[in-house]
Amino acid sequence: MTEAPRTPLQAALDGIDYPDSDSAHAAKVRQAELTKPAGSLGLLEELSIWASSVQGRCPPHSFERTRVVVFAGDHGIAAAGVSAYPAEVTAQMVGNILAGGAAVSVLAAAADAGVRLVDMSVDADTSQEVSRSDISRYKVRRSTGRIDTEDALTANEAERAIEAGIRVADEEIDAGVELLIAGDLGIGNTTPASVLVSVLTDTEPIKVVGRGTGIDDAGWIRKCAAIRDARRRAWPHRDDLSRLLAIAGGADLAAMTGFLLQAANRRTPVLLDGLVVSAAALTAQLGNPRVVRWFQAAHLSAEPAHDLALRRLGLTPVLDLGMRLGEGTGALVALPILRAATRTLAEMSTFDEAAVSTSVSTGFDPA
Ligand SMILES: Cc1cc2ncn([C@H]3O[C@H](COP(=O)(O)O)[C@@H](O)[C@H]3O)c2cc1C
Ligand SMILES: O=C(O)c1cccnc1
Repeated sequence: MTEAPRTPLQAALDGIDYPDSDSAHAAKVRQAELTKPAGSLGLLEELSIWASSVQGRCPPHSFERTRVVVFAGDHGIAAAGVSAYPAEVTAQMVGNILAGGAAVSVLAAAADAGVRLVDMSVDADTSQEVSRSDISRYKVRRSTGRIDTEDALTANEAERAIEAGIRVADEEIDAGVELLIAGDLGIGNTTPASVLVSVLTDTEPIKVVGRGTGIDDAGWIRKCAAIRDARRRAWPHRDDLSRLLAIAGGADLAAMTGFLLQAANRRTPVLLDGLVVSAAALTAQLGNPRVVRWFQAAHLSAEPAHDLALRRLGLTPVLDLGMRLGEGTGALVALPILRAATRTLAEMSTFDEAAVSTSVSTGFDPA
């Protein structure tokens, strides 16, 4: 009997390996030889070691070719009054990103990173938007099911969304990208993201509920109820990545999960953004725990579920700026710090090269 062909998701899950430990070791050795007191570059030293391991080379490149892929999607749960903004804002913000006026546009320009927008489930026809690439190519449907009472996606839609994320990662990596950032855009998306975190960290709903775009107390109570109900529907499927994304995620979260898994499968590092992307990272971790070794957490979002997600992922965020926006913005602010880490490791002189004396390891003699 011939076996069924592996799906792209299965191939990604099976293919994920660890980053290169020899390069990590070489980076540690080189850090000790550079003209500075041992350990004095703090977290930059750890970031440089991670960069070496994921690039498989020491010294590492400085991630000049970085791309943000913003996965946009509407969410049926927005109708439950869980956001401070109306659902039309998603499509309006798509236009704003394409016009270069969004926070992600400005921060990407400042950090010299490219931006790509992918419409997975925006509740409007984005194929009409003026854009250099066809942002609607991977669209799975308009909006999603209301996750408190129905599934976000059918099984087939979830599979197509995951595979879209895998293909987007392939396209970016084939074009020569060195570092990927995933961003999110979609009114209501902190609700499914919080449900995924609640299920995958086994945390009671009330502890994951945040203010998102800035909901008031009445909205917060509605959001609690929505998360509680969606969590109850998702809980029996907590070991099944695709089912979870179909029941309580959405097309954008499913695409992000495929994107993150395929990046790791193709040995391409990812700088994680806030809650929404980290919820996809947790879902990816469910599929293969090794995937996390290819991720670096950029920042800690003000959303309470983000801290829970990062703890479960075992990642320490570089920044804590009280940001709560998504779009990949937190990752873009951390990018120059990651580059600072790689450049100090690559370009500083060693004690030998600069003829600087190394530390005095034996006792100080005042005589
Ligand atoms: C103008 C505007 C721009 C945004 N850019 C990202 N988000 C972020 O906020 C939304 C999620 O929060 P919630 O779950 O409370 O709706 C998503 O659109 C997310 O991408 C924005 C939100 C707004 C209003
Ligand atoms: O942390 C995030 O990703 C986030 C927080 C609030 C709104 N949108 C996204």
